[in-house]
Amino acid sequence: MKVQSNRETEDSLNIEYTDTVGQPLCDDPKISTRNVDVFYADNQAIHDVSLDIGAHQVIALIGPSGCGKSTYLRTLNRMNDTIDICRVKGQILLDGHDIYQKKQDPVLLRARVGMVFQKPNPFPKSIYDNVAYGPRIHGLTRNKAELDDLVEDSLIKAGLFQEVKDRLHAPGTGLSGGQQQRLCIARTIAVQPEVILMDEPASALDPIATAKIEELINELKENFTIVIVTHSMQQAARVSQRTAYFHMGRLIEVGETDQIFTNPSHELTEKYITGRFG
Ligand SMILES: Nc1ncnc2c1ncn2[C@@H]1O[C@H](COP(=O)(O)OP(=O)(O)OP(=O)(O)O)[C@@H](O)[C@H]1O
Repeated sequence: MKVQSNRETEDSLNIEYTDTVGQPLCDDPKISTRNVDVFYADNQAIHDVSLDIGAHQVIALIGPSGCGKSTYLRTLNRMNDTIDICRVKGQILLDGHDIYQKKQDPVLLRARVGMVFQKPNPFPKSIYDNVAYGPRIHGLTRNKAELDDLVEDSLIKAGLFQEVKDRLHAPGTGLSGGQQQRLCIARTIAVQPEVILMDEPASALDPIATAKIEELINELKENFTIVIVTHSMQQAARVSQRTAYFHMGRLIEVGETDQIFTNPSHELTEKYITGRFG
């Protein structure tokens, strides 16, 4: 498939933007996006992005504030559908199937492609009910014993079970910020997604809670494909295998994380990672 070319001058830095450099495509894509444009009314926030998300990998999306990382992330499970003025063009395939086709139910899509947000947002329910919520809605278990097992297993995978096993019926909102975020990850995992989208999942957390989330991301990639938006380059370097650098709505460079941080090919990437803007 053709990856289209764009040519224009990036005014503020006087650097020419050409095609995405690096390796935007991969051999074993879980999600393939091609020529994606996103508009908020007349304002184009994403320009012609073509990128593959490899299966069982963590890919980090980085770039200056407002460059479109969250907007692009939200195209992957149609979260942008909830914004009236937002329009998405181009092709987004999950396991080769177009997620924007009419017959695709967005609720079922979001069970396959789950999302964890910047601020932990547990429901005002018990720890148990937070995790059981999705499986109940989607009818994933046949009885209470199966649901109990699924809740326990999800809390174990989210690295939270030991801390909450004696108070499963206490409110989720009573946990610390880091615990609440792991509860939200458990809630996402409970519906057995294939992909987890994380939009700055640790930005509201202290360094210890952040380290736990990063450890968890490393473990989760065995079973899930993960796309993470982060403002922290250290975090991107610690958790991801691939990194994609966005600038003013365009995908500038994609590559192995080590290469992006030690030997970027594009001048814009280099300027960002050396802290000259952002
Ligand atoms: N709901 C919205 N309505 C209108 N415009 C929006 C909306 N969300 C984002 N935008 C615009 O789209 C562009 C990209 O924003 P986006 O939040 O995707 O960038 P970002 O790289 O994730 O930024 P940040 O790092 O600050 O979170 C910005 O110009 C922003 O103002």
